[in-house]
Amino acid sequence: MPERSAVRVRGLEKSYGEVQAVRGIDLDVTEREMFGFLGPNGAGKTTAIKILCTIVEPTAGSATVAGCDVRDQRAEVRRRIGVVFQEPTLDTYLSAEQNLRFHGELYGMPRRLLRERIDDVLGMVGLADRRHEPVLRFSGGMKRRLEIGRGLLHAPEVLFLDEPTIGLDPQTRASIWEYIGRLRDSQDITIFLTTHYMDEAEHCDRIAIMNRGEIVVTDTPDALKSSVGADRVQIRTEDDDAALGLLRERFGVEAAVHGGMVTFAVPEGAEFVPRLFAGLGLAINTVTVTRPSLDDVFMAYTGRTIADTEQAEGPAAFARMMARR
Ligand SMILES: Nc1ncnc2c1ncn2[C@@H]1O[C@H](COP(=O)(O)OP(=O)(O)OP(=O)(O)O)[C@@H](O)[C@H]1O
Repeated sequence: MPERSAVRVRGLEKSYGEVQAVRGIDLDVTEREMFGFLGPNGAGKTTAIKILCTIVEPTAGSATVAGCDVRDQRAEVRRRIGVVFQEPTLDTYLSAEQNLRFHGELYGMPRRLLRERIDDVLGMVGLADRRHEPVLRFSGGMKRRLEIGRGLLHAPEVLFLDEPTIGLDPQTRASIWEYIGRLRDSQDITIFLTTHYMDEAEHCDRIAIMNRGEIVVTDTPDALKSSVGADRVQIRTEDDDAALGLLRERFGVEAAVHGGMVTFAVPEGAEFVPRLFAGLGLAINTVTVTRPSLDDVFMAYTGRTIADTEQAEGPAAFARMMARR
């Protein structure tokens, strides 16, 4: 059966007066995919997501979510999506369960189904034993988990998560990602998220890199990293001088000694290593393979790192990038 688009976007634009927040983006997200927008603050990620969630009207272009048009079928879109925004929206004086019940009633969920779903969802986000406690006693991570659970309550087809771990400490961020991972394994759901954390983008099946309202490139994290060039391989052998000659002769690879290690670049380092062991004809004592990071990818496509862009540091970053490559 052909895969259906969970999200389909064509020529989408949004301006706020003079500010062009989204400048004509195209996008297809397939069902059950975990898709991410990666980009610095102000890139237009939240605006694009808000259009898909029918909260903001686009200035131009079209989009469908779960097969429904975001302009003409707003109620249908809303029934089919779950949303977790950056700003917390829980009622902290209510208990976890009351927050969920309130949300379910807003969605007009039948009572018995709602009771079942509340139990499911609290179990899913690991808060079953805290269900009667007021949310104001929860940690930041627990609140976020509850918000994610609330987004899942009405069994949406597409779950939007806008910066799901913003403001959380590294340990809590890791635990939130564990929940998101479990969720995508256990539920029939498409997850569409935004992040400006490189390591979080790595969890996605595919990412679109956004910069200044545009999508600069879309692909899997691995393909994007491969597209910026070669992996760096470093080996230490019983005879490094001989290794340089053998690498050239047997593999056509130009290597040099850096920091006491024979260093060279090849497109697929991890796949090259077994061939190297089999064919070099010298004992290899240690080997390390370093892949390009998503930060390298962002830099390659925009000329700056995400951090540089956020600090509007300008040409200095570009010069650094050129020096590092
Ligand atoms: N309601 C609004 N009114 C005017 N300008 C806005 C509004 N919302 C967003 N913008 C502007 O649109 C641009 C894109 O903002 P947006 O929030 O979509 O970016 P973002 O990539 O999601 O960043 P962040 O992660 O900080 O939310 C920014 O220049 C922002 O100032």
